[in-house]
Amino acid sequence: MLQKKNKNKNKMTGGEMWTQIGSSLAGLMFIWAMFKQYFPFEMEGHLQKYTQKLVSLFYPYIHITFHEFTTEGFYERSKAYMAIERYLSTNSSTRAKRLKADMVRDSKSLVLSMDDYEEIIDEFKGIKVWWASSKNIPRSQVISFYGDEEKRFYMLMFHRRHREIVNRFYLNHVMDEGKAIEVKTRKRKLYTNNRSEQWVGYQRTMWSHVVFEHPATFDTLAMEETKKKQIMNDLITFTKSKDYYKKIGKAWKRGYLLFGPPGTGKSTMIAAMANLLEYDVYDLELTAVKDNTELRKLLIDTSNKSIIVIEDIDCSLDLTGQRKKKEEKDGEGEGKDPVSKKKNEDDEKSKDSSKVTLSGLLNFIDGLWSACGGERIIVFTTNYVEKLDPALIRRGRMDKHIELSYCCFEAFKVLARNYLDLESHDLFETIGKLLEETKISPADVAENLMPKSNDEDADACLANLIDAIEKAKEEAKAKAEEEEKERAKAEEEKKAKAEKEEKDKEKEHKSDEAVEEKKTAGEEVKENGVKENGG
Ligand SMILES: Nc1ncnc2c1ncn2[C@@H]1O[C@H](COP(=O)(O)OP(=O)(O)OP(=O)(O)O)[C@@H](O)[C@H]1O
Ligand SMILES: [Mg+2]
Repeated sequence: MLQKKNKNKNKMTGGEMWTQIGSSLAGLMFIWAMFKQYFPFEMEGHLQKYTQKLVSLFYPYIHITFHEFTTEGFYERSKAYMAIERYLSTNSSTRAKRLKADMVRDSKSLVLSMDDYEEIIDEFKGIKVWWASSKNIPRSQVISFYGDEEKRFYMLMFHRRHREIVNRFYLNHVMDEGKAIEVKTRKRKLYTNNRSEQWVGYQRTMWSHVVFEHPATFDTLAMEETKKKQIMNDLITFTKSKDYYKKIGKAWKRGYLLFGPPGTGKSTMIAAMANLLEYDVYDLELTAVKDNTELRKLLIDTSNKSIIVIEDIDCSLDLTGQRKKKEEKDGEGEGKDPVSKKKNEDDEKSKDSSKVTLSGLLNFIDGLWSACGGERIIVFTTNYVEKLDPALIRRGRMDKHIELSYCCFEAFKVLARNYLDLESHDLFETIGKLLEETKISPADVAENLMPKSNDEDADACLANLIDAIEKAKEEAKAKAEEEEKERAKAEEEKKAKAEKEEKDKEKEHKSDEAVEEKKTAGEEVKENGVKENGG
């Protein structure tokens, strides 16, 4: 617990007195830091050396400094500094009197943090520590390439008898809390894989990203309530099971297979999952991955607390190429919308360059490398679950199989609430009955529920929906009849063919018999002739 420094000097115990002295000395040190820039350099060197020697004689406090920028390598903000900043900002914003507000990159809102030369006391497991923010002001007037040359730092001060607790527990606590706050307040990202490595600033990356702003949530997702609750519980249990996964010796990841016809909410569910867990999303385009090595690199480049998505797994992998060719020959997939068709064509073009194999993908999901990092969810989506290799979707790889199906009455009610703010209506019963008899996707239902002009009220939208379901019912009926006809025709053709074959066989058999008979008769005549001649 943090609190602003208490300046009550009455009734001091020995410990408190030391605390007070320590705090005052710390204050002096900061004042020193502020003013030393005005001393000539040589004089400062001497002064500092002697004062530090003197102070360390009877000064029981330890200082740790956390600089804003790391000195080694690249000009990058230190992760520790940022974690402390978040930790102190959240804990101090209600207590510290002087705060500064900043728009930090990738953050959802303004970040408030302690202003320079501000001091705060934190308590942890019954011990007190002091945090202070400060900065070194440069003496030279050289204009830096990086702009602001003031070097900010946080200083942590604590009594040396607490060294153990601070080193072993407190610092980890600050880092974990700080990172957790960052995850909560940051803007989440939607990544996609590049065809080749790219450099962003000084960093090599195989993923490029945009801010993830999909509004879908489990509240707006249309599906049976019990199923929805079960999935949400599964996800939340997963996020809280770090120790459990460790105990059972399993990598902390979970695979979900979402399958079902187009427009039933597979992609929407992924967005809802990401929003529920506040995870980033990595949308992996397998056809753009050169080979298994690159696939592994991509995996290593993903962060924790993320969902890795491979959409339409049945048509995005080279190893299903054979199946795909067969599928095309069969004329399947022609019903797919133009967008998917275009995607298929693109996939076809890029297939030559992608050498990802089934075993590569299996290792990606469940191999040794998949255990690096943790808290990852892998989601596959497909319209044709039966086409997937059983090894790919076995439990352990795809732990939970979720079927998203056509719109049921319960799902419709969610959509009616979302789109029309309706909890009930006279037409609901009719719609319920129609939905029992007809297969219509939630996407189609949603489209009909959306008002197309200002004049369209809920009644009109529901009437539109009824028309659409009836139309779909008619179409399905006509299609079924057509299919039945085709089936009957095919059956008849098969039968006719079989009969013809039977007849042909019979004919052949008869002609064979005739030949045989002729042959036998000929031989008999010959034999008789010989006998007659010989006799
Ligand atoms: N279960 C659902 N709940 C809420 N909205 C849905 C649902 N299913 C579909 N929709 C609506 O329909 C649109 C298409 O849904 P979505 O993209 O999630 O389907 P999909 O199952 O991923 O389809 P595909 O197999 O073609 O990729 C979404 O924008 C969403 O508005
Ligand atoms: Mg989809």
